[in-house]
Amino acid sequence: MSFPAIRMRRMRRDAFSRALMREHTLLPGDLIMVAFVIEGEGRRERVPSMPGVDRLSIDGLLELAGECVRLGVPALALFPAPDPAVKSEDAAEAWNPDNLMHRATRALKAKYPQLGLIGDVALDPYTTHGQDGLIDADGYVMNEPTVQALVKMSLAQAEAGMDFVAPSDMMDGRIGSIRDALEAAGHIHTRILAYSAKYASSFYGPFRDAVGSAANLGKGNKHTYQMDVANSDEALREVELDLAEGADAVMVKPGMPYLDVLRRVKDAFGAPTFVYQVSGEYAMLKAAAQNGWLDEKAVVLESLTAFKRAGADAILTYYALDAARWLRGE
Ligand SMILES: NCc1[nH]cc(CCC(=O)O)c1CC(=O)O
Ligand SMILES: [Mg+2]
Repeated sequence: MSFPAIRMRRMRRDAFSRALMREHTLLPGDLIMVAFVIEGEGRRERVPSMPGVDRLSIDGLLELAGECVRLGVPALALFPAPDPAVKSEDAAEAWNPDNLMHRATRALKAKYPQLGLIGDVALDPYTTHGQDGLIDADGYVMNEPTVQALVKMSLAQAEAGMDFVAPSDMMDGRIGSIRDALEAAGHIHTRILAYSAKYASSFYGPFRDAVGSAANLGKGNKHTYQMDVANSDEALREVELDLAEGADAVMVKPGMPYLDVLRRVKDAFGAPTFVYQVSGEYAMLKAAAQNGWLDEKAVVLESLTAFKRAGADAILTYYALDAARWLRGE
């Protein structure tokens, strides 16, 4: 018998057979756009560490939402960069029915009811210390008092019309408490996207600039609640708990350095599994592209396809609109 008997390159030779054997296809419908909202009218502020990503006032946000709808991007994840004057020790602005987030939600839902809205549930944009929860005298983030605050915040978002509440705080037991409260208030359709395996990552730096929590947090860190980057068995336990408590979808975050965790979570539970290509990942890709060191379109589509291959059902990414345009040949 001649060697080699099996030629793996045969199927790769032509575009038609490469297409036929392709296991995963990235679509605009897999993507979730991420946006930062600010007060005002006609305001657009650059985020220096995230070129191409601007903080938008509600009118600009509506334009961005229109692009999502036009391009077939099914959902938008919203993060507020509130006026520093509304920040406090108890983060009460988070559940003010007329806060920036809720006004944005009502405006978006009135104009684009078909666009899914995902609201971040964590206290960091609203606390004077920049932590995701309420702190005691030693600066420790207290679990149950924080969960109570997150419940109020989730109810307020559901009331404003948010489709998904997405707790990104990593307190224990918050999914169950939020689910109970939503059911009791009659919000039986409000979905919960749990940031279940959220790591204490240094890839969030540009995001903290964008929402304006970096200065408040100072030298602080989130190691007492976000996961140790060295672990993945722990991620499975976190996901198992969140699903048992009533999460509709779970998330792994960050993305590209955690593809192993994503695959384990998808294999273990088969639940809707989302992944977040975070601000630091965006900044790396953008910086290399701006220097002419990487081909932006090629590496972005490759990174997003890798998430699907690793088991992601949906991908939160600051590149969602660009990627959708590229996928559609625009
Ligand atoms: N609750 C905070 C929150 N929600 C989403 C991100 C990071 C997103 C990104 O880096 O793109 C963070 C940052 C943090 O935990 O400090
Ligand atoms: Mg947990």
